[in-house]
Amino acid sequence: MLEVSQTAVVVPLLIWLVYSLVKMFGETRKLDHIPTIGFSDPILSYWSALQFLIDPPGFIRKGWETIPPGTKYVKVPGMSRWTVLGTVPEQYKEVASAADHFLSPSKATDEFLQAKHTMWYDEIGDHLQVKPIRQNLNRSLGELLPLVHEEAVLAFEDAFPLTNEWQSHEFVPALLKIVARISNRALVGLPLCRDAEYIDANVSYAVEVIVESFLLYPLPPFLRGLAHRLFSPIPGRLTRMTRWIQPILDARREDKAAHGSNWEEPKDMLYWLTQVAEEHGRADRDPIIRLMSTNFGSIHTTALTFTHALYSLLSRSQYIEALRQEIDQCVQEEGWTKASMDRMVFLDSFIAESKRYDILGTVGGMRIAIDDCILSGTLIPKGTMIGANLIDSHFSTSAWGPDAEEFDPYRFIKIERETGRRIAIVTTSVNTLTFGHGKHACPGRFFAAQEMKLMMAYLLHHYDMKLDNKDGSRPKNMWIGMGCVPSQNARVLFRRRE
Ligand code: HEM
Repeated sequence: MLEVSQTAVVVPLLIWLVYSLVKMFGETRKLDHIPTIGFSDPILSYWSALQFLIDPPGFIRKGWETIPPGTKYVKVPGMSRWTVLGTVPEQYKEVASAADHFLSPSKATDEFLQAKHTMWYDEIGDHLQVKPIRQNLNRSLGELLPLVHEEAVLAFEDAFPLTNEWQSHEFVPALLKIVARISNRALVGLPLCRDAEYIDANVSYAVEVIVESFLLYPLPPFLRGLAHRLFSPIPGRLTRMTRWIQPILDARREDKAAHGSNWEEPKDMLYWLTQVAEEHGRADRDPIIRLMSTNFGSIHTTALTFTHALYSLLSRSQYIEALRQEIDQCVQEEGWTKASMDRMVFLDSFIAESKRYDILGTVGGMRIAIDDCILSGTLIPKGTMIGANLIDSHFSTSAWGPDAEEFDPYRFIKIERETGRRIAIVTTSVNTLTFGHGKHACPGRFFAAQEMKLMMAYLLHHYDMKLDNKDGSRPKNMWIGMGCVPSQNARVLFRRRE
């Protein structure tokens, strides 16, 4: 007889197997007309899905060589569904510009992150938080920069104290806290952005979302809500967040009532989210969960993108001197200001190249078809997951030239000099998809880019750094599913700049 603990593993596995098989058989029939990368048969497709899981870039690169000429879309296998991808980067234009009621990004996020359960998507799936990011946060970048810089000074000094001797630090865990703290200077302001428990809670919430989505995803939809209610730490996380945020909202209301028209409006995301909630007649829970979702969307994305760039720089240390010259000159002439950051064009080109070269995953810009629709003459049936192949986009020789597989930090400076076309960290196109592309391209990318430039400039201006390994080579990336993250436990050596 099965023990209780065995039952706890075997029963969900059986449910998952039956559910996935039924789903795969149904989907396979509907997508029969779309050529496959790997095996098309629903059972054998699991073998291909496994190969995709073991070596995502290898599977995609090899598969792309087998595509019949003239094909517009192909499907790639997953463990519980197919994903349809355009065969050339340009194909993504029609996906990115499709109306949400045909191809929905929210539905895709909901499926990937189980956002209905983990991020209250029934309440905030309308994405009302995009407006204050575009209209308030992005327009305040100049004013916010000195505050964010002030926070960066303190956060870096706490994490990597300036010493004359080399000190080794595990980089990613320290960086996550730094990014959370300096981002929150703009999201909630002082003093909460310096509360270590609040910072840890935001970093942990993001991990909880990812872990829970992995666990819920394989379950049939009717079991997900139950599993979430029984086991999830996320409702408790919201209760704790409310204890931090509610007193701020209450104090602001009292302050406003006391000072009337002389009241100075706060300049942070929390305040702008509160205004959105008031406009739409929503209770205080609304800005609190939108703030949690903004933190989720900002911290790990920025930290991972920045870590890729730093590892790429430290393993190619020949570029440090040129970057420092640019940074030192800009800081000397303009101080730590937005104008100074904007003048750092080599730094911009370096991070933009790392963003192109060090991809965060094989596929991106995902949408789910809400109804049957036709793209370039191909029927995309209702319920299909569709997106872009980032490898094809970011390493396209027709877009980037014969050296597309090389890391060239001067790439975007050369392109501008030769063609007049400026491609910056924030530029999106079908060949630069880290921030997505089209009407749902990341609205926070201007803030993220400024923050990454500030952090890199600050580190290079104040510290000597090198990778803490035998030969100074780049720590190996980790592939988790279709996502690619830089090494999470690599160590970096820091000392005061000589
Ligand atoms: C390097 C850091 C970041 C990366 C790599 C990143 C990446 C992305 C990507 C790939 C998307 C989806 C685009 C699509 O589906 O077409 C997205 C959407 C979004 N991001 Fe970011 N992001 C970053 C930072 C931020 C920050 C700092 C914020 C907030 C301040 C933010 C807020 C959002 C929001 C609200 C959306 C949804 C947009 C919509 O639905 O229209 N992101 N981001």
